[in-house]
Amino acid sequence: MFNKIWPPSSMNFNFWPKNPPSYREANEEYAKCLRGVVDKLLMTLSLGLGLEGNVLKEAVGGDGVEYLLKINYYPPCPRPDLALGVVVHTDMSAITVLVPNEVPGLQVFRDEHWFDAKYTPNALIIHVGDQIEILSNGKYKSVLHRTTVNKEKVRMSWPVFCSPPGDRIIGPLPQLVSDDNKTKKYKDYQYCKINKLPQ
Ligand SMILES: O=C(O)CCC(=O)C(=O)O
Ligand SMILES: [Fe+2]
Repeated sequence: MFNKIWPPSSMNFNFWPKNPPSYREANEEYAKCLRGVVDKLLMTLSLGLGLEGNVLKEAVGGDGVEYLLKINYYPPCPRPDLALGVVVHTDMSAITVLVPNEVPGLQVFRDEHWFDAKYTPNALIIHVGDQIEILSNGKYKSVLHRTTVNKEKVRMSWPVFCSPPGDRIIGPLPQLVSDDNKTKKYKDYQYCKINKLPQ
């Protein structure tokens, strides 16, 4: 059992600034649309494992899936060759849905190389996160990524991390494994990841 470090008890997730009003409205609308997108993604990923379409959604908590919006702001950097915006990592979520502005910067690692994620107007960037890698028993890999910074331009991105509720126990789907497996509450996984402890 781990001490609870996240979220801090002072943090109220129900707080949402009143101003600017259009920002709140846009986010509420976006959140509604996002649910449909995430449901479809989870269904497609389930089918890709040869399972019923609802399996992954149920495994990550059904309608209890939590959506956390983060706003990244990367100011111009005089020495982009010496700095990163976000260090190399995988997302601990199940799935991340990200909208960037038009300034490139996201890079993904594959076959021993870093690739620039091309900016495509109106496209969503989807990351498979750690929880889908675990549930799929490694059939889907959580994507290793990082961001670079730009000498002249501000880069921004709006990732939404879609994660199981903290008390949800996550392990390889029983349909995919024959023996007893390592399972863990999502909040304990978060604790280990944030504190760089072995899982
Ligand atoms: O800014 C980006 O494109 C990616 C940000 C990111 O990886 C993160 O916030 O976890
Ligand atoms: Fe990330």
